[in-house]
Amino acid sequence: MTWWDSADDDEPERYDESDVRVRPNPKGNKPRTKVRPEHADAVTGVVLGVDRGRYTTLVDEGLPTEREVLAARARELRKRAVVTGDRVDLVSDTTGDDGTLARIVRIQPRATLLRRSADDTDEVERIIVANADQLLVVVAAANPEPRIRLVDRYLVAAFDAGIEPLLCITKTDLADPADFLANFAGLDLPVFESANDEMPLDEIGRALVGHRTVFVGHSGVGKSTLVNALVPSADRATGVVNTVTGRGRHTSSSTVSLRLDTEDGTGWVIDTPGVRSFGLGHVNPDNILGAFSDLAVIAERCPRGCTHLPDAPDCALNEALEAGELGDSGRARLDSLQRLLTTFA
Ligand SMILES: Nc1nc2c(ncn2[C@@H]2O[C@H](COP(=O)(O)OP(=O)(O)OP(=O)(O)O)[C@@H](O)[C@H]2O)c(=O)[nH]1
Ligand SMILES: [Zn+2]
Repeated sequence: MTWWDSADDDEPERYDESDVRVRPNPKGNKPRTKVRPEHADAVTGVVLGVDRGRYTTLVDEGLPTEREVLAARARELRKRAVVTGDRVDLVSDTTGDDGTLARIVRIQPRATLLRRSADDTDEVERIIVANADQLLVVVAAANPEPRIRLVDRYLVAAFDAGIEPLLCITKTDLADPADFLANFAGLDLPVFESANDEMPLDEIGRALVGHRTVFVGHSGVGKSTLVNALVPSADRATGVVNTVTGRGRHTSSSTVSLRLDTEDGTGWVIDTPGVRSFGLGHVNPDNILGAFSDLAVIAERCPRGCTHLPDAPDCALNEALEAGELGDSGRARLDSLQRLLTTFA
């Protein structure tokens, strides 16, 4: 299934990475890295953003020699997607001086990747962000109304990619989020509540330090407002369309990395304005179960190929629940797991 089809987006998809395509790799997610010893003098940079075939990379992060280096993709990488968050090897002019252009000759192995993949029959897979380790899902308590299934889909994408999800519920000045949040009580999901004049910026900031966190959320939930408050230099387009010019909204639609500086250290906010969904076409159920480590241990006793759904015969999880072995939160946790397992089934 493709989950953006079933999501009730009323706007066309907006992407800046339309040229980002890779061939499906039958060996799994990790693309092979071609060893080219002739580029032994290459320097490593992290891709901060992509704009029309030009990659802004950061070299020597945190060092006195830190610099942004603009680069293009070497011909031999033409078929390989280079995306925000990629660690790449750069050659030729890597000074970062005005008017210079470096060449990306290698993509280093990725720790994680978020894909906007299509369904199983689709040959095209779009990678959106590489090497993120957290996904902050932004959802509004009202206006727009929060939807459980939508958050579930983000959670599944995160768990499948091995990325820790976080949840920020905005606009709590408009509605009490308690009922909505109760649906996620069975998860180890850090939750931040944010209201117009009470944004928990310190608390969120602490959770972001030392991490690369992708921000996702559907239009209007207040994601840009949050990003701007966290990273005042970000200048992400927010709010209401200027009725005269039609501008003032969606002025930037490409994925960008923003450095968050706090007293406790730095972190990276990766904002994905045009990306409101991730493909669930290739989700591995074991990755979802693995995010529930307490339940995964019990599920080792399940029959081979067990779906762990409520009607699964001899499922050790359902049996443990009935025997009262899952503790007070067991019902909610198993419900959450089963709900997520049906999200992409
Ligand atoms: N009442 C209330 N309004 C908020 C809050 N946060 C953001 N808003 C408003 O919600 C509207 C949408 O906020 P944005 O930050 O532009 O939302 P977005 O998620 O970035 O949306 P797109 O730009 O469409 O991707 C703006 O008018 C904000 O002022 C909040 O906590 N409470
Ligand atoms: Zn089972």
